[in-house]
Amino acid sequence: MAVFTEVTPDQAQALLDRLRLGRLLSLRGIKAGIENTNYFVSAEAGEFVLTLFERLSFEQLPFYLQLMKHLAARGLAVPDPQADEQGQILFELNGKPAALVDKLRGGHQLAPDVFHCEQVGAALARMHLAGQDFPLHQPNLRGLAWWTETVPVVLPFLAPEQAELISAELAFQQQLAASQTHAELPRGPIHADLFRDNVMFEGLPGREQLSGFFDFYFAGVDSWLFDLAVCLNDWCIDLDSGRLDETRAAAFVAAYEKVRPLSGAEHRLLPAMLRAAALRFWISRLWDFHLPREASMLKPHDPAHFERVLRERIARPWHALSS
Ligand SMILES: Nc1ncnc2c1ncn2[C@@H]1O[C@H](COP(=O)(O)OP(=O)(O)O)[C@@H](O)[C@H]1O
Ligand SMILES: N[C@@H](CCOP(=O)(O)O)C(=O)O
Repeated sequence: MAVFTEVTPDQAQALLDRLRLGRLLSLRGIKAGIENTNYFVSAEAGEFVLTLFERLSFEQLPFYLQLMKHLAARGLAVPDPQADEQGQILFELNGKPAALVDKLRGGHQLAPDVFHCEQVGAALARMHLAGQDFPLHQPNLRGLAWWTETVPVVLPFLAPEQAELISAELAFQQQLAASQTHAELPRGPIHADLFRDNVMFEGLPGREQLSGFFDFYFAGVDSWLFDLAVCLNDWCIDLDSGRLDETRAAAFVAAYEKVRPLSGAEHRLLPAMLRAAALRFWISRLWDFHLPREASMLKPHDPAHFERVLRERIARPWHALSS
C-alpha cells in the first residue's frame, strides 16, 4: 500500500532482533495497496513483509493474524506471521500495531485466463473449508452495517443519478439480508478482498501455478457466497466495461464447486450477491477517494469502475447454472 507511517532501519532491526531473524539487509516501502503501511524486509533469515496497521486496532488484529496462522498450519499458501520467543505475533511500531509475515514468491496475474481463474476458485473453496474450525469470531467490518453508515457520508459527493442508484441498491441489499434465503447461506471466515493483486502465481508463462494469497485484513465472518462474488467481480470481468466474462466465471465457479458444491440457496442468491460485492467496493472506493488519508505513496482506486460493475450486474444478472 501506500506508506502512511515511515519506519527507520533501526526500528526494523529492533523487530528482527526480537524475532531472531538476523541482520537487516534492506528495507523498501511498498507502493501498492491502500489500507496499511507495508515494507519489504530483507534479512539474514529470509524475505518478509512488515505491515503497520493504519485502521485496525490491537483488539481486531488477532482475528486476522491468527486466521493466517490457522490456514498456513492447514497447508494453505498464505503468509505465516513470525512469532517471538513468547509466541507473540502482534507488535507495536511508531504507536501502530505491526506484524512481520513471510513474503510470498511469485507475481500478480493481472490478465487472468480460465486456467488462473480455476486455480483461484479452488483455492478459495479450500480456504473456506479450512476456516470452518477457526475458533475466533469477528464480523466482516466492511459488511452491511458499514455500507449503511458510509452511504450517507459519500452521498454529498455524488450526482443525482448516482445517489439514486447507491441508495436503491443499499435498500435492496438490506431487504435481501433480512430474508430467509440469506439466513440459509453457509458462513465462516472469508477473505473478502481476494482481488488479482492479492494472489501470487509463479512458473513459466502459460503454465503459472498459484503460489499463495495474502492481505487478509478485510477478512471476517460472512457468507462464503459473498467471498465468491467478490472474486467473480474481479477475476472474471472485462475491466473496461465491468461486464462478466461468462467463460471465466463459469470456470471459476466449477473449480470452486469441485472442492465445495454450492447449496440451492447459494445458487439462487448469486446474482444478488454479485450486486452486493460491487456495491461494497463502490462505497469503499468512494470513501477513500473523497475522504482520503495522508500518505506518502498513496494511489487511490477509481470508484467509477465499481459503479459500472454494479450497473452491469443489475442489467445482466448472471446465474452460474445457466452458463
Ligand atoms: N506476504 C506478502 N508477500 C509478497 N508480497 C506482499 C505480501 N504482502 C504484501 N505484498 C506486496 O505488497 C503490496 C501491497 O500489499 P497489500 O496487502 O495489498 O496492501 P494493503 O495492506 O494496503 O491492502 C502487494 O500488492 C504485494 O506486492
Ligand atoms: N481491493 C480493493 C481495495 C483494497 O486494496 P488492496 O490493495 O488492499 O487489496 C479495491 O480494489 O477497491
